[in-house]
Amino acid sequence: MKTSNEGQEAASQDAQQSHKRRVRYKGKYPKKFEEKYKELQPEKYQDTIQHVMQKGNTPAGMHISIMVKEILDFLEIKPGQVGFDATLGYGGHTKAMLQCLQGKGHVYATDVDHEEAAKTKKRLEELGFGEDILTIKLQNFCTIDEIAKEVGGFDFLLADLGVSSMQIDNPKRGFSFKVDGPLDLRLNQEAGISAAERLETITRDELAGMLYENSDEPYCEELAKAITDEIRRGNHMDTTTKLRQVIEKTLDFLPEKEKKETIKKTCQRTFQALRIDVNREFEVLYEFMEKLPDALKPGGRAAILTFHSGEDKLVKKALKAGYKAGIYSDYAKDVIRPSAQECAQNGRARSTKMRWAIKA
Ligand SMILES: C[S@@+](CC[C@H](N)C(=O)[O-])C[C@H]1O[C@@H](n2cnc3c(N)ncnc32)[C@H](O)[C@@H]1O
Repeated sequence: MKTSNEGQEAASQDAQQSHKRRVRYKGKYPKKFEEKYKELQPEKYQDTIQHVMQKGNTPAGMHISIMVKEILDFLEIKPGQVGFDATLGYGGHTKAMLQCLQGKGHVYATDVDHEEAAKTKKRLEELGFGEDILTIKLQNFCTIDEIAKEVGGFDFLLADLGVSSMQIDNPKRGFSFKVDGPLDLRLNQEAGISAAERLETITRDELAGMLYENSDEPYCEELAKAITDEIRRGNHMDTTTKLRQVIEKTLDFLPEKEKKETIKKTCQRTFQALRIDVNREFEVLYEFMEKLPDALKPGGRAAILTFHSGEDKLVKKALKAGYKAGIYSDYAKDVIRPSAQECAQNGRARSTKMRWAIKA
């Protein structure tokens, strides 16, 4: 039997003999997004997920549904009813609505994100929500009229606008200025053009207008000039990092104490403006709001969550006009906001505004 010292010496000699060449250091952490986050394998790393959520963050590959209680309280879903979830995403709201049906009735859901919708379909199927009670359609929610016609209208409806956490967190999608990735920003990567392609042909004036109209960007003129100048010089804005760097350079004149925060907010607004543009979000929402009344059955209830002032204004105006015209028997005169507790637990809930209406 070897003593512990002898053991260490032998191990050291073995190491010297076998360690002729240093193996290239691959890095302590996995490099790819899929390898990086344990949260992407929820069945394996439940503790990690709980830990991330306790800190008020969203685990990678997941989306924490917002204002679930407020939505369910308003929708008053009863077994046997037919509902529409315009924005399937991770399926959290869909699941909560399905549970209210207690096995009787049906939910139709749309999403344009083929990749995430496939994962959500599988996840919900595994929870017992198969095609007998849930139909997922890979189409834009502005086609609500076609679905409503097919199924005879809806008793309840939810639209939780914008992007999911899975989309924001995935660098391949280009939604976040915090990680390097292609400047894509499409919800449906199988249709339309990416933000990078859009910037290739946009004029300076149009870009300034886009940044102002879609995000109230105070530095829209300066940014539009800087971005279009860079592209003209051959520096194509094809990655999130390149766009962020131009924003940083443009705002370099700001006083040191406000620079960091202003750059962060400007990046958020610029990416948001581009996302709204490439996905035609205002046009699509306008069309949806126009078609909404006819898609609801008499007494049908609709709840809509928005995440920036442009969306909220559009929803508010449409609901108010519908109420005045007698199409809705009632609507939310004031927005409903998530509780302070929910905002503390989920930072992404902070900008949420909920509005609702009941069909006459
Ligand atoms: C905020 S997430 C929804 C999260 C979902 N309520 C949940 O609980 O997991 C928004 C989703 O709507 C989808 N979406 C956005 N605009 C859409 C549109 N016009 N038509 C269909 N889906 C859309 C996005 O791809 C994204 O998956």
